[in-house]
Amino acid sequence: MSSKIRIAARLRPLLPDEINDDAVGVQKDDNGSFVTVVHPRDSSQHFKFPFSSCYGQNSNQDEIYNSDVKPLLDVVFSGVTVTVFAYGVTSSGKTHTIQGSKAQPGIIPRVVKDLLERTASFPNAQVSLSVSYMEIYKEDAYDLLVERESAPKLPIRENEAGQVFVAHLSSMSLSCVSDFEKIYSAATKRRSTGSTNLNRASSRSHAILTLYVKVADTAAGQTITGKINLVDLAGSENNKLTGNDPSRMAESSAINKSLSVLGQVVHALNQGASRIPYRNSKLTRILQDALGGTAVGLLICNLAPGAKFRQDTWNTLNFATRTKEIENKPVINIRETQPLPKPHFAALAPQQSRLPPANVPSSSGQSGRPSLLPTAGLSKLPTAGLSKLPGPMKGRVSSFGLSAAGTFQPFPSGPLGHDIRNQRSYGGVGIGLGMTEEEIDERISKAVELEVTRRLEERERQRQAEGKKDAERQQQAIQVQQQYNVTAPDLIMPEDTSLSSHQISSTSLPSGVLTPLLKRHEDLDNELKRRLYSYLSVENDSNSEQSNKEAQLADVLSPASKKKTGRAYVALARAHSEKGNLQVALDLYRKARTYVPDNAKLKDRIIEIEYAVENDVDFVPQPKRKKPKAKKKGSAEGNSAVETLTTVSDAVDMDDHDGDLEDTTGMDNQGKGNGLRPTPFDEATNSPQKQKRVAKECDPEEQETPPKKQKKECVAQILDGDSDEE
Ligand SMILES: Nc1ncnc2c1ncn2[C@@H]1O[C@H](COP(=O)(O)OP(=O)(O)OP(=O)(O)O)[C@@H](O)[C@H]1O
Repeated sequence: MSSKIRIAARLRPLLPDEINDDAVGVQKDDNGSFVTVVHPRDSSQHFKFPFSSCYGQNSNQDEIYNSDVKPLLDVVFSGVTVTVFAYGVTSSGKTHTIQGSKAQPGIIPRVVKDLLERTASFPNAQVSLSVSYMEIYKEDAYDLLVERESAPKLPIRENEAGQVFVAHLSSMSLSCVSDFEKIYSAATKRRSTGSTNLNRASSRSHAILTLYVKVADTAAGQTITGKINLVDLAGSENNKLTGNDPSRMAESSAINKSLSVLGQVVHALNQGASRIPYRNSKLTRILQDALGGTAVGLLICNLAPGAKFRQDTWNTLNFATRTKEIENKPVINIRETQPLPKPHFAALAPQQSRLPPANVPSSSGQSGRPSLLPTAGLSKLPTAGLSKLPGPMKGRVSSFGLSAAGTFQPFPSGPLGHDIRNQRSYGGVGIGLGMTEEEIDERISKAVELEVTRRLEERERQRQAEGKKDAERQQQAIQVQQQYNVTAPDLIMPEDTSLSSHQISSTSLPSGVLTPLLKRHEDLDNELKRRLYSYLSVENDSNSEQSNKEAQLADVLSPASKKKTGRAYVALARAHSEKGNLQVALDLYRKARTYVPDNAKLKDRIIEIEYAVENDVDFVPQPKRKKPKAKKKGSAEGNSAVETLTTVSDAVDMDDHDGDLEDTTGMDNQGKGNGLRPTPFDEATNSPQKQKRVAKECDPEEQETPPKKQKKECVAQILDGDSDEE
């Protein structure tokens, strides 16, 4: 059975000093509820974002809890992991929703209260509840249940079944609400918060509170373990709005990076990519299971009202729209134990504790603590532990998938599960049924042996494939050197390109785009060549993986190189959008944005194309202006400067003649007038800035220096397609 991530959007009320401009709203019609974002230049037009539930400014904590969260508690008690995320820009109300205040308690205290109440309603089973709480601060995980001073960075590990867990994360058992309140209030104080211009108590970390429910039904001989992760993400931040100081900036950069990886993960999942970049941030690594894994997910999009946050709102809503397409495959965590022989029950009871729990953490502080993710019981349970147990206690452990019809599929999906299934069918009996201890041990060892052999063989296959790839890479290097006349030191091959030489030559770049750039302008710096090459060679590779590489590279480039690289990507993007390859153009614009994140024109362009792609509507790029013809041979030089500038400013969405790249801050900074087709978020095109720039372009004194001009001409030629190739 698959389960899509459910989305709830919540618009917070205005805070004191905020202006009510109705830029963002929540409405309902016959088809359901949706969020509206007013078109910035035409208030009669709205963009609509429908979600399963949308809460307006007057909604309260009760409503969102009762309609969206409470029903998930049944799922937890059935042994499935549930993850609830609060996502949104800083100050949009995430902490208010997840945590709340004394007067308006949020989701966490309500879930605890209800889980505790329910534990009392199982007369025939022992039910226990425990909690763990951690934060991810600047890309490191810390336990919030222990004093800050004695809270080391927690390692993130993966067990043999590929399940990720935070090692050494402590947990505490809960028996009443007041227990929890004490624990939680102390832990919350340990969380990293700080004051910014937008939020007096801004969360500087992602916080994950997990509640584990264990229902041990001894009569039925099974233990069900469910859990719910309640995640208060730190908000994405625009440092210009938050007024962050250097220490806040470092936090902000970690926050923005992990959120960007979250976006890449969602994007990769939607694209059906073969590799999902979970490992690129701790957040996505820890929450891997909630994103395309075996958990049931609810994403609460918190929105801040007003035009001031319009860009962030737009980004959040687009993220949510993409997230709602993600499908998880929930798994029930159930551990079967043989019914205990009645006469020996009392004698056996203490020994039962020797059996490690399937995935409920202990508070003993030992390593190998449970994952935040559901555990496929068998692989988690050490076989050594099993064989030490006395016969009647030897557990049969399995992780059962839920079929579409709601019936159990009694085999784990992992490789070990596969072996066990074979064992079962081979013998015609279930493991443990009518078998001696030795037989069980033997079968388990056999399964483990088979698994080890399988893994060794797989490793060998991977090694061979790697070797083949290396050879192909070298071949590519030679071909590219020959094709583009680039000398070896200029060309640094991306390490992990997996393209074959065939793919290199059949790449979908517009014909002649790259060749003249590399052939004719060898003065282009190496970095630009490398980036362009990198684009060429990994165009078909996972976008998200590539974006992360981009982000890492952008971090180390000089501002000038960033601009250049960004500009080159924009040129390619533009070429693709003109050819109608909107998705490719969008990816390229996004890459460009990695290098010039503050460029408002670029952001707008991305929004426009995203809108066109997602709504399957046409995107018509502004036609390029015609180059004025050179009047006389003799005066060609004088004219070419103007000619180049008009073409480049028309073709390249983000130019830097008048500082577009430095001083843009999203929505508030428009009308830079670079000759583009107006975006939905542009101001009037006749802005003073535009007039100033036109004047500048026409003033020969203001013309650019020859090398700069030369590079721009190069880009212009690329876009005009007047290359030797065509
Ligand atoms: N639904 C709401 N009703 C009343 N006040 C709200 C609501 N949502 C948010 N607020 C208030 O808005 C302010 C910002 O909210 P909150 O701290 O929850 O934002 P956040 O998204 O968690 O921010 P950050 O990412 O910076 O931590 C707080 O003062 C909070 O009390």
